[in-house]
Amino acid sequence: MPRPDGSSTPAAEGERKYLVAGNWKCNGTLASNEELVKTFNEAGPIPSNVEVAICCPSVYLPQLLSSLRDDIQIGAQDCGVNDKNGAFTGEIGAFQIKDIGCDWVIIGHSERREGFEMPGETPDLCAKKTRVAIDAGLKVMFCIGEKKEQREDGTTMDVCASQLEPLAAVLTESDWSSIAIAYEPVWAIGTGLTATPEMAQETHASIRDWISQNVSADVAGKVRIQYGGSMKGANAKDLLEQPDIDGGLIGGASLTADFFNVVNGAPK
Ligand SMILES: O=C(CO)COP(=O)(O)O
Repeated sequence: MPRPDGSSTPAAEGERKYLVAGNWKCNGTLASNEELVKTFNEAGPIPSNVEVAICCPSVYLPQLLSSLRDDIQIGAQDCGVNDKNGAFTGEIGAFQIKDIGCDWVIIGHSERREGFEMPGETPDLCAKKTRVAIDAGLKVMFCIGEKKEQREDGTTMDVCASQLEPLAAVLTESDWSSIAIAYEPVWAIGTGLTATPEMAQETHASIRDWISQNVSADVAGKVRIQYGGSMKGANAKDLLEQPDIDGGLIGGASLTADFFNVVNGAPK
């Protein structure tokens, strides 16, 4: 499918480097992390057209910063909306994540938008956090995606647009160079149900088109759109071959050696 900027160049040949990131969610211990880090450190070279990141639980960021290979970037899975020190018990500021040497933060993951035992995060809150994170010098993987019933109702793109709108409202055009959009259909997360490459490509192209219409064609051509939802070594190549799929945000498979099969699944 041609890109909305008029080209049909796949990401590997264009200016968008693949971004393959692991989201460890609330998994791991010092001991299990040490083993996984060893596996990743020994996993061979990372292709030059792929950027790799791991987002681990915040308490383990120092462990990864001091032990993970230098060519894997490190990020947190969320940050507070506060932009400075203060009385915000339990929060972790974007400036603190940056301060210890991280590059990335995930914002707006569906598991946070949905909430656990608390109300979930609104599109506005996700956008505000993103503003704070960018001001702190972090790059953001901004998650969007529809639930099963929304896909069945045919409102996938309405949902994605409603999540992108407040984001676009808080960003300047140049801020977009610090953003990757992670399209994660909620029904595909942790379920083993991956969107087919064609289905994912169609939504990625619509997201890029939305960005082209509502931000600029230049940003749409440059911004990376990752796919997330049961992505693993066995399906990575077919997904990453799609012209608008510029990487992955990987949950379960990033907790195993299979993560590197995703990294190596990017077309050369
Ligand atoms: O939520 C995800 C990444 O953020 C995807 O999780 P799974 O890869 O386990 O489906």
